[in-house]
Amino acid sequence: MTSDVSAPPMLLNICNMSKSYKDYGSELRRVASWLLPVPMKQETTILHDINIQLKSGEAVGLVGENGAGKSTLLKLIVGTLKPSTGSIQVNGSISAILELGMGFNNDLTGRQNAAHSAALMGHTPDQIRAALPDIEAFAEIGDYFDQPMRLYSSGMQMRVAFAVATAFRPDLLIIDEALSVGDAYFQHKSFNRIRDIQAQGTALLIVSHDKEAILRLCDRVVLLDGGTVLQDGVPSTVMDYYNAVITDRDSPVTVSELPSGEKQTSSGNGAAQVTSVKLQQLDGKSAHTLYVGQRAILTVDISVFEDLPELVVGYSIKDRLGHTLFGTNTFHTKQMLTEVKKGQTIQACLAFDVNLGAGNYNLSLALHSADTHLEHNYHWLDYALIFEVVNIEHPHFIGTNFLNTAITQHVCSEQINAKPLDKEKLEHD
Ligand SMILES: Nc1ncnc2c1ncn2[C@@H]1O[C@H](COP(=O)(O)OP(=O)(O)OP(=O)(O)O)[C@@H](O)[C@H]1O
Repeated sequence: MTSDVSAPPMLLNICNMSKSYKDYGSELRRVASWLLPVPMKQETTILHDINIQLKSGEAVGLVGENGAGKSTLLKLIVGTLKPSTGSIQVNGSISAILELGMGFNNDLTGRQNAAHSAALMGHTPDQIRAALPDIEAFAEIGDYFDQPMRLYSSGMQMRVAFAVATAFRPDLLIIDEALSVGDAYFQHKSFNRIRDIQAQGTALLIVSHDKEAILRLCDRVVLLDGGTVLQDGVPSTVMDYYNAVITDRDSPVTVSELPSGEKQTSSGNGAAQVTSVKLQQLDGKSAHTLYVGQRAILTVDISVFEDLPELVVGYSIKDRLGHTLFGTNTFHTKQMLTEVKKGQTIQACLAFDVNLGAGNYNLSLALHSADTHLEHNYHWLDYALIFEVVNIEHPHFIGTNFLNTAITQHVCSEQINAKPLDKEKLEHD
């Protein structure tokens, strides 16, 4: 038997772990249960048989609906809660930004709390003294840093929590819903700091309801649902699955592998279904390659299987990493169909300008009522089409958006004679 001795141990290894809470009905009965055989009223299992591994340097997103068990799982990993069964092994240092205010003493100043938190993480007084100026500078809360924390706004508390948690580079940085707290300036700054720490080799475990942040930061996403791991895999695929399961719970969700290797997620109650989809150029030629700036027509054939008071048709375009670049539907364009009858077929033609950068894209289609698919999802189809965009006639540009740019410039010999810009020349033809 051989074993790979060169393989480093997993940074985080969660094995068959479950967490239950016992309810004794009252605090008195709970305390009494330590000494006497007091029967409990009920036991609720919050997390069931969880198996998750994380390698050094890996960035994993943890997503799921409210109450799925995400925060509980993070508390178990950092050790503030103990598993009921199974094990959690961490082979490295952890720094965590959990619930707002958790671990801070409101009577201590920001500086004192920062020093206290750093000491709890195991840093020496010298290390803490050396780090405090950076923590103060990063938090940017001015004189408040030396005021008691009870005077802080929630955003200020988050700034200090974030500054402390990221002042010393840990092996694993855990962040629970902290990415969208605070003002836009601090969000941007903290996002950049996470990226810096990640680039230095720190692994990330992030809980966030911000899909774009998850897609930008994570190599893998774990979807928790009712305390179990429903999916663990490629971010764009898991996020498509999540999008499908947040709707009507009774509707089936299927995932099939396309010849290109992509995973196509399809969901919905089947009251209406997409039966075919075609992408064409204006001259009617079917196209899987489109040119930057060109007008394209998407034709969607729909069969209706039940009488529907409302039918909305939507589409969205995503890049290969799953970032949504554009999406709209006939609710927003005020073209929602009403009183659609069982047995009818509908053809929807959506024309759009391919104002995208060169690259590969995929298209999702949606049939539902109202403005989103959350209430009545008839059919949602990811990867309904994959297409390529090439640039043959516009100057080279970078990015996924094509902004048709006109530039005029004047070289002025003397600054005082500088002419105003010729607005007419700048206008789009
Ligand atoms: N101390 C406790 N005793 C009993 N049940 C608890 C306790 N703490 C949490 N729960 C329950 O565990 C479940 C999971 O909660 P948790 O906060 O982990 O979910 P979450 O996925 O983080 O949700 P959210 O997105 O709303 O933060 C919830 O149903 C919650 O009510």
